[in-house]
Parts: sequence; C-alpha cells; structure tokens
Amino acid sequence: VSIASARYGKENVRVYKVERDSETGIQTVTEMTVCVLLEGAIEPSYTKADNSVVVATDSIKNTIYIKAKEHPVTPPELFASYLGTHFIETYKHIHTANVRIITHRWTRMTIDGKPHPHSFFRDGSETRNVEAVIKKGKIDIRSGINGLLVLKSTGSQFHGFVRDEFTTLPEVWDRILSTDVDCGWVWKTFPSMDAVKESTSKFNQAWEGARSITMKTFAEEDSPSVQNTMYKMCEKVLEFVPEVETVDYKLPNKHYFEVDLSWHKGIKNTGKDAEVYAPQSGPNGLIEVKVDRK
Ligand SMILES: O=c1[nH]c(=O)c2nn[nH]c2[nH]1
Repeated sequence: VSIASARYGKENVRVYKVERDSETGIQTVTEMTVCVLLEGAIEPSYTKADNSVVVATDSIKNTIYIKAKEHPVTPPELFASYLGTHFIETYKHIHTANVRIITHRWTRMTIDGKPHPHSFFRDGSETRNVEAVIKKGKIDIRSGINGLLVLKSTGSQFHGFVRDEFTTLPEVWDRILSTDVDCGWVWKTFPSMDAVKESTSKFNQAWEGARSITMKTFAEEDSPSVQNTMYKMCEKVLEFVPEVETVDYKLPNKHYFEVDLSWHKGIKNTGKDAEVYAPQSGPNGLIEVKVDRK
C-alpha cells in the first residue's frame, strides 16, 4: 500500500481583527474562520511515524494569528494568499497550502441616521468565502457567497416540464421562490503573490458585483425555473469580472406549499386565492450549474 493523497492542518481557527483610525476614531472589524491544510513531503509522518516533517497544527494555528497581525485580513483573497505563501516559502518540504476563509458579517450600525464609529450587528448568517490553493508560482482562488437566504412572493413560474405517469406536480404560473445562495467564481490562475496584490481592488468589486447581480437577477427575472435564472446570474457575473474564468451556483429550491382550507367553511386558499402557505424544511430541490467562457 502507499499514500494516494494526504494533507493536514488546523480548521475552525476563529480570528477577529480591528483597524483603528486614530484621526477619525472610526474602527473597522473583521471576523473570519480560517482553515489551513498543508501538502508536501509529509508521507513519513504517516508511514514511518517520523514527525520531523510535521509543522504542528498548533504552530499552524499560531501562524494564522501572527500573519493576521502582520498583514491586511481584507480582502480575504489577499490574506489567504499571504498566509499560504508563508507556508510554502518557510518549509521547503511543503509544496501546497490550501487556505479556506469564511468571513462573517459585522455590518456597521446606523444610529440616528449616522454610521456608528465602533458598533456593528450580525445581519444574517451570509458569509463571504475564499478557497485558495497556493503553490510555488501558482495561486488559484475561488471566491464565493454562502447562506444568502432570499425569497420572492411572486415572479416565479414552473411549467412545461415532463408530464408522465410519475408526475403529480401541477404547472404553476405564479409561485413563491426561495433559495439559499451558495455561489462562487474562480479567478484566472495568479502566477505570484505580486499578481494577487496587483488585483487587490478587483476582489471586493467582484464580490459586491456578484452579490448585487444575484439579488437583482433574482428580483427582476420573471423566473421560468431556477435553472434559467441561475444561468443568467452566471452570464452576468462573467461579463462583470473579466478576470474570472468560471462561475458556479448551487441553489436549493425551498418549497412553500399551498394549504387547502376549503374543508373549513369553504375557505378559498389555493391558486390565486392562496395567502397562507406551509414552508417546507425538506425535501427541497437542489439545482447546480457551473458556467465557463467557452
Ligand atoms: O425551478 C424549478 N426547477 C425544477 O427542476 C423543479 N422541479 N420541481 N420544481 C422545480 N422548480
């Protein structure tokens, strides 16, 4: 037997960093959860119990805090690249660093119509994510959005689908659509840390763009299906960010079922009279797509 693949490190490393502007008194906070997994000539630690090749996961955790102190932690694509580059440059036997960052939302409070200098709230479990694979001369980054829960009360249809002896779903021209956005965009490979640094401004623009495009398309499309609407999102993100090679979405279809109440005094609550629905925890549709520039 032999090792087909191996990587190790520390996950669920929670990091908070504050930036204090002494002139304005405005403070800015970032909170993220970091995972670093290292690959390289580490087989002897598995096969021979030779720990001389192991950078302890505790040391990896320590390094994450040190690098968060030494470097900007935003945009997460830049911090992930700095962090991964540290490991492959410091330990010659480590050739790949996989860095995953989940950035949590601390949105600045508006108090009496003014942005508060140092108070924030968690507006939703939505996160901004990065998965970076750092090798010598090659940094590959996938940025993304997770947990952006959206709903529209109309402007969604689904009809014309296969009808056979397995089909009970009625065709619908006006339905609720709700989904929990999990999407990502993969950047053209960066040849170096310097190339990532030069693109720093592009990362926030891309995230803001992808988030706005997702919500605008979701809101404005009279959606004929989840499939068609998410494809349009991909097209628009690719158009907005030339440096991105592929865009992907995984969208659960979180169903809201009509409740027939006609048995009670003939209440009309179906079709165009439907107002009270039963939100379903499951089963849910799951629609996935990845779109590229071919
Ligand atoms: O948008 C939808 N796509 C589907 O594939 C599907 N199947 N059932 N309901 C659905 N809605």
